[in-house]
Amino acid sequence: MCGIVGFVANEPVNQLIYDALLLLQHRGQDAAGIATTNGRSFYMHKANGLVRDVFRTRNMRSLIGKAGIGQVRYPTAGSASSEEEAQPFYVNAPFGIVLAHNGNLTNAGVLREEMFYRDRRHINTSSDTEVLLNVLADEIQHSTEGIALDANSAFTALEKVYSRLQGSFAVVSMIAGYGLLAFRDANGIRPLCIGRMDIGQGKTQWMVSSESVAIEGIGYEFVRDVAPGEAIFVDLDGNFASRQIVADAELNPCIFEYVYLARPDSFMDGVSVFDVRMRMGDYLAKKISRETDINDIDVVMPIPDSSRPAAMQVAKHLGIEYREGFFKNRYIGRTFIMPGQAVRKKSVRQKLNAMRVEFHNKSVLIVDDSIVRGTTSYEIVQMARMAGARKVIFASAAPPVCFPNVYGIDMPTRSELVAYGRTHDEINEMIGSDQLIYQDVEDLKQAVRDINPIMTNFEASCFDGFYVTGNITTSYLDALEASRINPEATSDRAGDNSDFSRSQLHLQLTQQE
Ligand SMILES: O=P(O)(O)OC[C@H]1O[C@H](OP(=O)(O)OP(=O)(O)O)[C@H](O)[C@@H]1O
Ligand SMILES: NC(=O)CC[C@H](N)C(=O)O
Ligand SMILES: [Mg+2]
Repeated sequence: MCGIVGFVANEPVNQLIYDALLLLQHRGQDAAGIATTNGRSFYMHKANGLVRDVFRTRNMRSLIGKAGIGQVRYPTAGSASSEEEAQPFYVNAPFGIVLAHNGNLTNAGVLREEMFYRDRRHINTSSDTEVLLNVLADEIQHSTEGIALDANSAFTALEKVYSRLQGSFAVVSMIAGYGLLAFRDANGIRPLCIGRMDIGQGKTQWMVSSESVAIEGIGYEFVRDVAPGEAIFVDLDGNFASRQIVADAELNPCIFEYVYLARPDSFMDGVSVFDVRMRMGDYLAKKISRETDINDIDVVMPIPDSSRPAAMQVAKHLGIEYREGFFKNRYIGRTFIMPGQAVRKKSVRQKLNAMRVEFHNKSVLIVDDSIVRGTTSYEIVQMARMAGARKVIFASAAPPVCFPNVYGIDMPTRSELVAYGRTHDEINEMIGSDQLIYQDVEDLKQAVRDINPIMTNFEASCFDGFYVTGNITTSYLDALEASRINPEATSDRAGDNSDFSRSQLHLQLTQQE
């Protein structure tokens, strides 16, 4: 996941984009970038780091113009430390386009080669987003040959773009001199929504954002979610157009957004994230009372921040006191989205501290929203014991994470997942708890459906192993894993979901020429 925003306004957008990115910071802590336009030129600044560290006053002053896009990055492709892979990306032809992306292309390898051998375009980084931008540029180039660009020709180009891209993508892009083009993949895996502000005399300022919290936070009005397979185009005068590009698109949103990724005060596809997390707590409480002697639990404790709504509901239903036994250092970010296991492990200890008075001689039921690598849960159980807990029961409001994610969450290797290939008892032993309780997959899905019954299907592959784009083979997962374990040896195959070899593709393309 990453956070993306785009604006077409009647006032300078540099501060608006900055403020929106701050509200989306929880979606990406590695890099941040803003590109603005005054109609003709782009002005861009991007670097590794948090929003407040990347943009100094001098950078903000240089971001001129009344339209622009921004991104906070949590990398899934390429290298976390490479500043070149921070977003937005830029191409100078056709017209000049900047683009930011949330998601992950699962056929980036093949597209990269198509770019080189067929479209004669050079991709300079290992980012799938640079590939995506060049596919878009190539198709806009073809769809506007001999005609001016407008919403129609942009949407026509997108028909081709959708047929070429596989995986997940929520995208904001800005075409120099024309306007904002934003679109969401045909499964709606990653979120994207629209906001507006009416400024009188029939004029409207428009905004698109990964999450509604950024729209509300800067004082715009939430309009609606972008539908799966839909695109919107807002020209530089603020004229809004939209088109359903993929006729048979179907909503399969990433369920992990509700579990952990999104802010609880956001609404996604008509569903309050906070309500879902509370509902997850309702179901988890039922499971806990079936599997545990609740009379032997003294307190229920959340692991700050994301598990609080679920833990509160667990405590309420079980009739057990809710206590905050872990104090959180507010200056440490989210540990799960930090790059590298060593930094994640160290940061859990820096981020959370157990207060002895809350643990001494108590049987504690600790609730977290999810257990992925087990980094947090292992450290937390140790801390609880050192603080004097008599018994530690660990409950996860999400089911075991057993399968890699290929759609924008950086967990591509099976071996890093604590639940992969282990029995329930083995996971309990790894974490060090006295008892471990997981949510059931169906209860998690039902938690979202309870809030909005039209939400029938989900992208829940990390829990159920079903990949909604339907083209994720074992060999793809093996290659992805190998590329992560040994990036140097496999870099030009990373993100390639095809059985094509480089020479086969080259041959096929040269035969077509
Ligand atoms: O099993 P793990 O690999 O440790 O991952 C799971 C943990 O990571 C997340 O917390 P994080 O600190 O990222 O953010 P939060 O403050 O929103 O809970 C999540 O809420 C779990 O606590
Ligand atoms: N998490 C994401 O959405 C990442 C976007 C893109 N794949 C990148 O690596 O920059
Ligand atoms: Mg957490």
